Amino acid sequence: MTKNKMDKEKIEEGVRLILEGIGEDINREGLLETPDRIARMYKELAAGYTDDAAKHLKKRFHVDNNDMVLEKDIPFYSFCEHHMLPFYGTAAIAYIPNGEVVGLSKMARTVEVFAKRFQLQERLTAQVADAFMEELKPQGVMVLVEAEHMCMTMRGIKKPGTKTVTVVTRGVFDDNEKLQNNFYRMLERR
Ligand SMILES: Nc1nc2c(ncn2[C@@H]2O[C@H](COP(=O)(O)OP(=O)(O)OP(=O)(O)O)[C@@H](O)[C@H]2O)c(=O)[nH]1
Ligand SMILES: [Zn+2]
Repeated sequence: MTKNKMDKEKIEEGVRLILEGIGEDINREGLLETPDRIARMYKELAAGYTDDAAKHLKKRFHVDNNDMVLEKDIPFYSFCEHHMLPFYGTAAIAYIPNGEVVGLSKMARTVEVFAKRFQLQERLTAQVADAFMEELKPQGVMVLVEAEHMCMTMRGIKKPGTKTVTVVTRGVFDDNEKLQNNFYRMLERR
C-alpha cells in the first residue's frame, strides 16, 4: 500500500469542484473552510493508506496453549469505494495460535488499518484475515464483518437496517465445521 503522504491541495481542489458542480457558491461563508476541513478529515478517516498491519502484529507473546482467541464487537467505520459513502459495523477476529499471540489492541488496530480506506466489505474482511496469516502465522484465522452501507440506506435502493455479513476463513478454519461452529457460538455469547 502506498506510503505517500496525502495531497491536501488536491483534495481541497476536488471538494471545490464537487461543490461547484452541484451549483453551490464556494465563496459563501459556511463553505469557505469546507475544502480544508474535508482534507483534514480524510487524513484521519483514510489513515489506513499510510498504516501497515505488519507494524502492529510484529510484537508477539509466547503461549503454552494454542486455544482459540476471539475478539468481537470491534466497531469500525469505512467507506465503500463505489459511492465514497460510509459503511460501518463490527468485526470479529478469531485465531488458533501457533505458540504466539498478539496484544489484544493489535487485533482492533489491524481492523483500523484496512477499514480506513476506500473498500469493499469482502476485501476488508479478507485483508484482515490475510494480515494475521502472513504476520502472526497462526494455525488458522476466521474473520466476520457485519455492516450497514449508507449507499444502500440514504440513496439508491434505500433499505435502512439491511446488514451485510462477510466471513473469511484461513488455515485450520477452512472446511472445519467444528471450529467454525465454535466461533459462531462464542460470537453469540453475551
Ligand atoms: N459487493 C459489494 N458491493 C458493495 C459494497 N459497497 C457497496 N456495494 C454495491 O456496489 C454496487 C455498485 O453498483 P452500480 O450499479 O455500479 O452502482 P449504482 O448504480 O449506484 O447502484 P445502486 O446502489 O443499485 O443504485 C451497488 O450494488 C452497491 O450496493 C461492498 O462492500 N461489497
Ligand atoms: Zn456504495
